[in-house]
Amino acid sequence: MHVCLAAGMTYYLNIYTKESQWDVPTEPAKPAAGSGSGGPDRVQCSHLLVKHAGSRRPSSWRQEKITISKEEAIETLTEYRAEITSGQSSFAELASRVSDCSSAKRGGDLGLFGRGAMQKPFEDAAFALKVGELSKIVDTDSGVHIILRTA
Ligand SMILES: N=C(N)NCCC[C@H](NC(=O)[C@@H]1CCC/C1=C\[C@H](COP(=O)(O)O)NC(=O)[C@@H](N)Cc1ccccc1)C(N)=O
Repeated sequence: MHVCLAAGMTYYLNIYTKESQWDVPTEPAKPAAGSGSGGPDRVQCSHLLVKHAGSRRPSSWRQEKITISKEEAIETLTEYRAEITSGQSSFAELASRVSDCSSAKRGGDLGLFGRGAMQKPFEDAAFALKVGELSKIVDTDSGVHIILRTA
């Protein structure tokens, strides 16, 4: 609340709702729920990561030294994505078998995270998903990913 003066009278302005009042406010003003740019504060996602020779850490629990090209990684991930969308494999089952991230042990689950935790391309893709939606292929310094938003 801001205190304002008008012709010697004091009134109070709620800086969020822009409402003014003569009476002293009974509680602090707070932003309206879901205000700001909208969208969730945190999401829960699973991902399937395919690393390649250009990954920032070309190694994983699956393979000591990863040498495939980025193009090959994209081709492989495209096939994996089709396996999931066709219903041939479940996301968690496939990620647990083939993802180059340690989250493979949890079916790719990364848990809940807010903005600022993940690399920007990953974050932007994850926060644009609806619950239950599968992303297109997302490119980060870690490799190429598909992301499933679970909550
Ligand atoms: N929950 C968090 N905040 N954990 C820290 C995330 C750090 C973040 N990671 C990424 O952005 C990418 C996208 C998802 C996974 C990931 C990368 C790597 C694999 O790539 P590499 O680092 O070898 O290049 N996996 C991880 O980090 C794992 N700890 C994720 C994880 C695993 C198990 C449980 C929870 C989270 C970053 N800012 O680098």
